[in-house]
Amino acid sequence: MNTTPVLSIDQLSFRYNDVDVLRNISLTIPDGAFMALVGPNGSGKSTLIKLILNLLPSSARSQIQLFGVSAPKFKEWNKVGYISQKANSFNSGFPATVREVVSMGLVSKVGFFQFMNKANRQRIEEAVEAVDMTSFIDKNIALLSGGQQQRVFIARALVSDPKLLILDEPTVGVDAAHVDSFYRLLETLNKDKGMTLLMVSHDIGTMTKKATHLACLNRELHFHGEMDTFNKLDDEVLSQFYGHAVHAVSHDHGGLA
Ligand SMILES: Nc1ncnc2c1ncn2[C@@H]1O[C@H](COP(=O)(O)OP(=O)(O)OP(=O)(O)O)[C@@H](O)[C@H]1O
Repeated sequence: MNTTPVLSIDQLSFRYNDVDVLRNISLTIPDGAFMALVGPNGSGKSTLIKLILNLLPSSARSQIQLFGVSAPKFKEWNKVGYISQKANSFNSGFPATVREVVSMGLVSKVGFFQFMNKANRQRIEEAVEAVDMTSFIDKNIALLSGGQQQRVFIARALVSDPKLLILDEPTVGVDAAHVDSFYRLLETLNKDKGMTLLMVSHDIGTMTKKATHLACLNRELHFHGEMDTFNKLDDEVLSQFYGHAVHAVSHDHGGLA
C-alpha cells in the first residue's frame, strides 16, 4: 500500500460563469480506499469528477493532485479508469461485439496502431473474464441486458489496469438483480486487486454499507472521512451535515432520492 494519496484536493473552488458550484473543497483519498461521493441533485458531484478527469479545464485544477502530481501536469491517464452515468444509456443498436467495445478502452489510452498486439489482445480477454462475461465476448453488445452491458463498460475501464476507478452513478438503470453482483465485483476489485474506487451515488444508505470512506457534498463538503466515523455520528450531528434526509437514513438505512 502506497502512503501517497491517490487523490488529494486542497481548497478547490469552482464556478460556472457567476454561479458558485464548488466552495473550498479539501479531500483526500488514500490508496486502497473505496470512497463514496454522495450529495443531492445539483450539489456539484459531476462537476468535481469532471475537474479531476480534466474534462473541465480550469485553473482550479491546480488544487488537485493525482498520485502526488499536480493535475495540470498529470500525464499517466492509464492509471485512471472512468465509467460515466451515460454508459447505461448506451445506444443499444450500436453494432459492436463485447471484445470490440472493451478494446476501445485501450485504443483511447495507447493509440490505434499499437493496440492490437498479442499482449493487448490478452489484456482484453482478461478484462472480460474479470467481469465474468467471457462466454459473451463475441456477442453483439446490443443483444445483452442492461446489467450485462454495464459489466462490459466496467471491463472497458479495467483493460488499462487502472489504479483509480471513478464511477459516476453506475447503478442507474441497472435492474435490482444485477446491482448485487455489481457490488460484489466492486468488492473484488477493491479488496482483492487493491484498486482505489471513487463512486458517485445518491444512495447514502447503500454506500454506508459498501464503501470505506465517505464525502458528503452539497457545493461544500459537509463530511469527509472514514465510514466508521460517519456511522458512529449521532443524528443531531448528521442532520447538520445533510439535513433531515440523513436523519432518516441513520435509522432505516434507506436511500436518498
Ligand atoms: N456546463 C454548465 N454550465 C453552467 N452550469 C452548470 C453546468 N453544468 C452544471 N451546471 C450547474 O452546476 C450545478 C452542479 O451540477 P452538477 O452536475 O455538478 O451536480 P450533480 O451533483 O452531479 O447533480 P446530479 O446528481 O443531478 O447529477 C447545478 O446547479 C448545474 O445546473
